[in-house]
Amino acid sequence: MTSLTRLDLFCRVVDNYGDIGICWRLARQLQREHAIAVTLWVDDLVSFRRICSAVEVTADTQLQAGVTVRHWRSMDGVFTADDVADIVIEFFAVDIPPAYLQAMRARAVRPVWFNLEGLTAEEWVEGCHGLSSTHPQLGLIKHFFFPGFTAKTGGLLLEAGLPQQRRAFQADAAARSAFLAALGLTPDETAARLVSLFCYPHAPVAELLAAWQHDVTPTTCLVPEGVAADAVQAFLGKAAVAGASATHGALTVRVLPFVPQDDYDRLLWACDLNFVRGEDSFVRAQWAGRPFVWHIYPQDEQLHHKKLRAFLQRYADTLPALSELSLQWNGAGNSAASWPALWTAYREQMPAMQAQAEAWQQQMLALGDLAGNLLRFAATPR
Ligand SMILES: Cc1cn([C@H]2C[C@H](O)[C@@H](COP(=O)(O)OP(=O)(O)O[C@H]3O[C@@H](C)[C@H](O)[C@@H](O)[C@H]3O)O2)c(=O)[nH]c1=O
Repeated sequence: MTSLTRLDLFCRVVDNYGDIGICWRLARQLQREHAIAVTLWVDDLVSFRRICSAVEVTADTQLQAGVTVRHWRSMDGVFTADDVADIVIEFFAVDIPPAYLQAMRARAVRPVWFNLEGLTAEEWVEGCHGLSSTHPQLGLIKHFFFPGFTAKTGGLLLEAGLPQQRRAFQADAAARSAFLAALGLTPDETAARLVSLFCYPHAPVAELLAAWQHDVTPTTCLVPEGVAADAVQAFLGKAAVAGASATHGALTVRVLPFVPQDDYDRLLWACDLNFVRGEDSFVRAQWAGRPFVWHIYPQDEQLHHKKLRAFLQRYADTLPALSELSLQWNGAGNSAASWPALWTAYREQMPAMQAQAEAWQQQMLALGDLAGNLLRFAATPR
């Protein structure tokens, strides 16, 4: 598309897997679909390996899926103008090494420099997306790029062909069964209402499991190892390690290993309902075209409750049972309803949830994809 052929992406893992999850997804897509030579600088290879098992945790430099991965060990380092890429992205406002910044300045043609921000449905992002600021000492210009849910934002990460792959998988009962069998599910577990559960430790998981246990319909709940460990262990009556499962009443809980990112997509596609969290799994659930419930990453001063409400306003305006359950799930509700009542109300609206999942996906597709939008922005003369 342009003469912008090299890109450096700087990622710090603050906690969990979302930081590296998003950067890894973006890096692969830029390389695969846009033939950009991407270097991903990441400070935590152990977390990276959890979502990409081929990662060598001791390597300074390695090639993974066509992306050069550099272990970002410190803020020191020696960089020349030739080391600097055409596009430089700092993810979530990380500070990049001072010597790299100096090298950016020394470059004959300055790189296009982005701060890639976190996803929020709040309205203010529309006014901030694409704004720039000038580095006070170095005179370098940095652009603020916001993912989002409207045409005035950068859109969502989405790989080419994903909606088609998703539809083909969901239309292929044999592929679904084979995928689930490979994860250890029995045919009975596969035939039940299938739910994936990915959340932070403070979610009221025990209450939700109890509601499913006493439900009229059999449910199989799939939980990645290490997630909601206390509630899952209490339900299982044994260690919540991958492969463990137990059935009480109408509910079977099965612990899954953490799977590679592409398999996690298939898991979301295979389930009837997905509980997701943070940013990346939240977006993947939207591309799965299935009902989902979001556990938002907690922030100081309950800032996350504001963000949750902003999203629910856009997504669940006509789905009160989803709003109510979501607010309670996130500790933001004031409903007097019990968990069985919240669940029953939700369950009764499942057809409407399913219709909204599809309609929302069409709405999001119209925004283009974040990687393409970012490259177009970078290539626009200004
Ligand atoms: C459960 C599972 C997830 N994953 C991937 C999907 C995602 O890329 C990643 C999980 O990332 P998330 O869904 O974003 O949730 P998360 O909670 O792991 O990540 C984050 O949330 C952000 C908002 C914060 O900024 C981060 O600091 C971080 O906490 O792990 C797998 O690859 N396999 C799995 O089995």
